[in-house]
Formats: sequence, C-alpha cells, structure tokens
Amino acid sequence: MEANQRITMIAAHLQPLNPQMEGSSVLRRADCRAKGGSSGFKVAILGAAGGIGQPLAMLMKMNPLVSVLHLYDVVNSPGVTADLSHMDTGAVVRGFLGQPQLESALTGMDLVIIPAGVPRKPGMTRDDLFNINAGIVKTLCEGVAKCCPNAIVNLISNPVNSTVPIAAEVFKKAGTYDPKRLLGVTTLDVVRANTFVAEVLGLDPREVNVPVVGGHAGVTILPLLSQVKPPCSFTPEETNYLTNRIQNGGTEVVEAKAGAGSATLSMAYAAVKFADACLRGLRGDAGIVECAFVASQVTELPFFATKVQLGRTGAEEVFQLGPLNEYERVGLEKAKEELAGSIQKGIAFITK
Ligand SMILES: NC(=O)C1=CN([C@@H]2O[C@H](COP(=O)(O)OP(=O)(O)OC[C@H]3O[C@@H](n4cnc5c(N)ncnc54)[C@H](O)[C@@H]3O)[C@@H](O)[C@H]2O)C=CC1
Ligand SMILES: O=C([O-])CC(=O)C(=O)O
Repeated sequence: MEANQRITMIAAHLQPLNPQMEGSSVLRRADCRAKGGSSGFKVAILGAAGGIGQPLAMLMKMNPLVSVLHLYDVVNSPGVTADLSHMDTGAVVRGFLGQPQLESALTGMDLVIIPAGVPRKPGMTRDDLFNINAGIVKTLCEGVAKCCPNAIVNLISNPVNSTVPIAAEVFKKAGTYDPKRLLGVTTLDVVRANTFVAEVLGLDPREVNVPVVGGHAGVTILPLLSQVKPPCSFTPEETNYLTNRIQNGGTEVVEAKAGAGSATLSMAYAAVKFADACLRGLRGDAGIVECAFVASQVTELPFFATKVQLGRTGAEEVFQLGPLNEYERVGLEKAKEELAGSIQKGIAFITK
C-alpha cells in the first residue's frame, strides 16, 4: 500500500477521536497494526464514559473476541477513548461524542451494550429512574434499529424490568424486533448470589452456580437456592438471609456509596461476563447458558429472566424454571405481581 493511502486511511479512522492529529505519520503506522485485529466482533458501548461504562470498556478492550470497540457517550468519550487506545491489546477503539455521532457509533456492530442513564441515590427505587432513563433507552434503541438491526443488544440501564419492554416496542415499531437478540442483563444478581452462597457454604465462589430468575429489582429478583450447583441444602434462616441479601445487593452498594452512585465495578465485571458469553454464542460455541431477562413464555408474563442458551442468533432457547420449593413458589408469585406492572409501564411508554 502506498504511504499516502495509509495516511488517508489512518486519518479517517482517527478523526472521530482526535481530528487535530490527522496526517501524523506515527499514527499512520498505528492504524495499519490496528487493522491486523479485524477477525473478531465489533462491539459498541453506549454510555461508555460512565461509572459502569469506563471499566466495562477497559475489560472489553482486553477481550480477545473483540476486534473493534466503539465508545459512545454524550460527554467525555474522547478522553476515555484516547486513554484506552494506548492499551496493547487487539481491539481497535474509536470514540463517538453526542447524538450526531450515534449512527457512526452503531453502524456495523455485532453487539451493543447499553449502560447509559442515571443511577440511583439512597432512598430511590430503580423505578424512580424510569422518567429519565426511558427516554434515553428509547433514543439509543431507535439508533440500533436504524444502524445495526441485527446486533445483539445487552441492556443494562435501569429499571431493566421496564427498559427491556421499551426496547422491544421501539424495535417492533421499526419492524426490526427479534426477541432472541434483546437481552436484559441480570448477571450481577447471579454474580452476587454465587458470592453470598459461597460465603455461607465456605466454598470458592467460582465453583458455585445459583440460577436467579424473575427480573432485576427487589422482590422480582428470585434466587433459586433449591437449584444451587453443587447440590446443597440451607436452613430456613440461611434461605431468608441469602434471598434478602441477593434481592437487596444493589441497595447495599447504593447505601455504601452514599450518593455517589450504584454498583459500577462489579457491574462492569458482570456485564463483561455476559457479553463474553454472547460473543462465544455468536462464534458458535456450544452449551453457553446464562440467566437473562428476555421475551419469554415460561410464565404468563411477556418478559421474564431465566437461564437461556446463547448461540449464533442470540437467546436461542429459553429454559423452564425447573422444580421450585414452597418458599420459591411464594417468591415467584410476588415477583410476577411486581413485574407485570413494570413491564406494562415500559410498553405503555412507547405505545401510549
Ligand atoms: N442491570 C444491572 O444489573 C445494573 C444496572 N445499572 C444501571 O446502569 C445505568 C448506568 O449506571 P452508571 O454507569 O453507574 O451511571 P453513570 O451516571 O456513572 O454513567 C451513565 C453514563 O451514561 C451517559 N449518558 C446519559 N445519557 C446518555 C445518552 N442519551 N446517550 C449516551 N450516554 C448517555 C452519561 O453521560 C454517563 O456517562 C444506571 O441506570 C444504573 O441504574 C447499574 C448497576 C447494575
Ligand atoms: O441497585 C441499583 O440501582 C443498581 C443495580 O441495578 C444493581 O446494583 O443491581
């Protein structure tokens, strides 16, 4: 390739990030190397400069399955992008700032991860975030429908129990809805459940797997302690303690942060765990099973979190709940009652 051609290509690549460096010969060489990593997936993070977005972006930059990483936010994305772009990992990072660059951020993406929106402060419920975050999710999903309708979407923004139905309605309206490709991220509930159960059992958390079903707020978070792997049993006191702690894990962090936000680092860890599973599914790996909040026929509700099998087209199989004990059956009824209202609220936001 001619030197002039290389310069032009690199300048085009860097422009959204750092226009004043256009034409630099050093950067020219950087772009040539960057092109070498093009065999993986293209991933966009929307809300990439936030408390979750930044560590999530760093962990995705380290993921060998990612070849291109687009970082979009309404503030500070150029700085985060410049910072991460110096990491000597394979993924090429590009930054996009503000609504006019949303379409460029999304075009050609295989996976879109959305942690954009406001977090809770002490005393708030996740539903208190609805008024601000519903509109943010709507706008971002309209962009997805237009620019990468076949991308898998991992929705993190709260209240997940309502934002996933909002996204579904936006995609339906655009004629691009594929229920398999829209996944509400509930992995942090599983991560917490594994940790807290391991503490009680005196095990390594990496050896523990707790299915957590329902939704992602308070009583809708339903850990199935009767299905823990490795098989084990709990006293009624342990069951109460664990269920309450898992259901209130988010609030525990909100209160400890005392007004400075909610879980960000553990959430970034959980989001990457889930995104990596989605990418391995896209690649065609067999037997990838994770819990997620998806369109579902497991209960009478249109959305519900259960274990799903991830594959080349997203959530290819939604698993049944399996046998529940009496404690879990009571919890399920409570979860469904609250979930029904949250789902309806999300749907009505778009269809009203
Ligand atoms: N699903 C889950 O398990 C969890 C969900 N969350 C939720 O994730 C969301 C983000 O939390 P944090 O990162 O702590 O908040 P944050 O306030 O630190 O970051 C949010 C980012 O979103 C950006 N943003 C706002 N409007 C935007 C728009 N229209 N387009 C693109 N970006 C936009 C902000 O500029 C900011 O950088 C919250 O809604 C929070 O409740 C948090 C923890 C766990
Ligand atoms: O509690 C919050 O507001 C954030 C969240 O969803 C979690 O940490 O599970």
